[in-house]
Amino acid sequence: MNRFKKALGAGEAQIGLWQALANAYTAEICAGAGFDWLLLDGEHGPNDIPLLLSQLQAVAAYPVEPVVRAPIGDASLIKQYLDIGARSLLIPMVETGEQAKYLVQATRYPPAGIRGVGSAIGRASRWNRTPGYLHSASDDLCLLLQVETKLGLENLLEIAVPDGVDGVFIGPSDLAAALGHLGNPSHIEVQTAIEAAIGAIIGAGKAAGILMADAKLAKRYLELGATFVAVGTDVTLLARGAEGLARDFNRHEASADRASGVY
Ligand SMILES: O=C(O)C(=O)C[C@H](O)[C@@H](O)CO
Repeated sequence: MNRFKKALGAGEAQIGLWQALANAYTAEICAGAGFDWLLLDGEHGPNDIPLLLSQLQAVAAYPVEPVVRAPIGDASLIKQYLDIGARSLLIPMVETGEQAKYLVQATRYPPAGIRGVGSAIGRASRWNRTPGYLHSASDDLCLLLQVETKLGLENLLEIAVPDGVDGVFIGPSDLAAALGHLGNPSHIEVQTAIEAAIGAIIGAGKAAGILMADAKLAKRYLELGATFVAVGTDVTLLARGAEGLARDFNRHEASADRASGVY
């Protein structure tokens, strides 16, 4: 059973952590930290199918749901992700209801959808050891779509409402860029759009989600009813933690030159 999907369906908040290190060892460290879900980032993290597989295997023993983010909403990629055993997916840059319906179909076997049948040789069915996998696979499937452009906001409801869409994630960084505030997701125009989108998603009976490392804003979104909220990233925890320790021993901060890769 996909407890994460069930919790979202029941309106129960699920706190997550972004994984962009593309590493099974660090994913397992984070899997035992107490989060409800981990986002394995195939869009901005250097993740390929073998790396995603290793992370799925590393976290499988822990009470945490791996949510795999594709780089694009493509049925062939989704087929591969599902066959290696992902059952919760986040798809970026969704802008229309047609895209949303296509993505639902990509996660379903015929006649409901277009997912290719190959689970007999895939981890998803535990190599055909899972009785009736072909007929039960969609029961545990959690499909989360990202809205993060002006067009996506305009079409938010037609993206959220199709059966098979479990939730809509607002991408604050890309939305800020789309609204003319690149690098400034805390801008009032962006925050207003985010809060309105959360309300509309919930009003459509779907789960609202976001990534927000600013704890005050993350708690604000949870108060507004967002239920799948990622509150940090593995990369940031490592980078800022290492820099802080270096500073504690009077070592230079990561200078602009260093940040530009000059060193
Ligand atoms: O637009 C966003 O914000 C997201 O989709 C999350 C980012 O991609 C994540 O990588 C943090 O920057």
